[in-house]
Amino acid sequence: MPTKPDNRTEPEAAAGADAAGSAAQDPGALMQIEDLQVHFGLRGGFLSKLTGRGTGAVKAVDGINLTLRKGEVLGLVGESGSGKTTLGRALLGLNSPTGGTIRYRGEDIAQYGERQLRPLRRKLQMVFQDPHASLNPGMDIRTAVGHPLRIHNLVSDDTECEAKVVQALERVGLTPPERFLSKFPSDLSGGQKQRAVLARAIIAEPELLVADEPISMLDMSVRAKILQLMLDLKRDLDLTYVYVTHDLASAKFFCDNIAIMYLGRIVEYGPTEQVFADPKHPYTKALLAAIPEPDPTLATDRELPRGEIPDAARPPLGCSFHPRCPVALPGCGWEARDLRALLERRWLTMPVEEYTKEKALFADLDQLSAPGLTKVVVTPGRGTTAAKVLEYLRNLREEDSATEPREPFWGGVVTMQEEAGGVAVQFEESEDPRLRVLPVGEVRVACHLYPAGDN
Ligand SMILES: Nc1ncnc2c1ncn2[C@@H]1O[C@H](COP(=O)(O)OP(=O)(O)OP(=O)(O)O)[C@@H](O)[C@H]1O
Repeated sequence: MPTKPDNRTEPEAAAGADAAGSAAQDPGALMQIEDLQVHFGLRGGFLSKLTGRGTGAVKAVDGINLTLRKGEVLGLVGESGSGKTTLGRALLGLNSPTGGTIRYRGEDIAQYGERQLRPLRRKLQMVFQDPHASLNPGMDIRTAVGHPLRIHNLVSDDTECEAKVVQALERVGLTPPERFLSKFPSDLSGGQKQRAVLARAIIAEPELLVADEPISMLDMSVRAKILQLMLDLKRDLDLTYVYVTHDLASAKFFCDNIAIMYLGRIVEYGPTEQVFADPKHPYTKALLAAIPEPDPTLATDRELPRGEIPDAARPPLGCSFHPRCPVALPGCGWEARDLRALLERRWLTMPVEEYTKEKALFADLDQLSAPGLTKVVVTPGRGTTAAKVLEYLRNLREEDSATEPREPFWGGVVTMQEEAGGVAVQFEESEDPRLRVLPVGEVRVACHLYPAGDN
């Protein structure tokens, strides 16, 4: 039977030096996250309800286990839509988890309401991507940077507030600070604005800072300086960072540990150096291969994941990455939707007449569209027979094994035979890969290529 999505660490992994997924209290941990889920309900309109699309839930974060150590810089890396921002926001109580726990200072804050979160907010800060949007254009820097001190009642008067603002501006390199106090955001460059945002983020002496693409909207010339400033602040103020990015190059420079995310799950986790030196998960390999290669002869297209990141409301069966994975195994979660995708990929490259002829063999491709179908009976199109459809599919398999020997789809097809007037296609049963500790090194990977006890 296909199993429900399950991204928990192997129990045997959790028993050891566990950076991702132990329920035990870890004295070096700032936060321990267990089986965290953030699902967004989809209401959908009349039409979407009728078709079954657009209803259900987007599993933006789907069973994450993570331990964030004091003083660590953890990178959350992945393509757009992988759930990085949602996870980062959930850690700060800005997105409400639908399941799981977030243990901070001995308390599970996952289900805290606004009133319970308020006293924690000063300790848990966020830096957003767009410094222009983060600062109120009508508020001078003195007021903007001092704002957290006032809302958390951390100062007794204006003089004390201004002294702290001056100190924070100095720390972030907006010097001499007096020159910036009465300026408005529009008077500052992008880099200066992000420095002001950082001053505001650190002024209330936080412990954790979630920085969501903090440099991506800045000029190239200032990006490295802002990251260096953040590292200096971390060292001086004893901060812990979660760095959300799709930019692997900056993550390599900035992060101690890295969590590669795909469709709401962590597929690989480990010390940045180890992940970069020897990526394990095919998705991590693909991401690293996609970093522009100075020598074009070394770039290989086949390693890049084909297609788009799937819809998080209807994730693929088994390993979510399997439809894009060049080395997927028969048990990775093949299903009827993959047959449809294979046919459509083929037809896209064909002359119209051939495409029309082939498509007419199938009565209704929508019967291949429901998630999780490990057996489907394909109905022949009008005027054709099950025998012809079966012959077509068998030829396709042969053709692919000759021309596309690395196409993993057919490995997941167990049988194709005539049944009930159609062609029954049966797929291999699958399991969700769990995040496993590898025997060598500290990397954890959720991939069937690395079964337990095998490296
Ligand atoms: N408030 C929301 N309501 C419904 N769906 C949401 C909401 N916020 C995020 N999502 C969905 O959750 C999934 C994860 O989104 P998220 O922004 O966390 O990903 P991301 O990896 O940070 O992407 P990006 O780099 O584009 O910000 C996406 O499918 C997104 O459309």
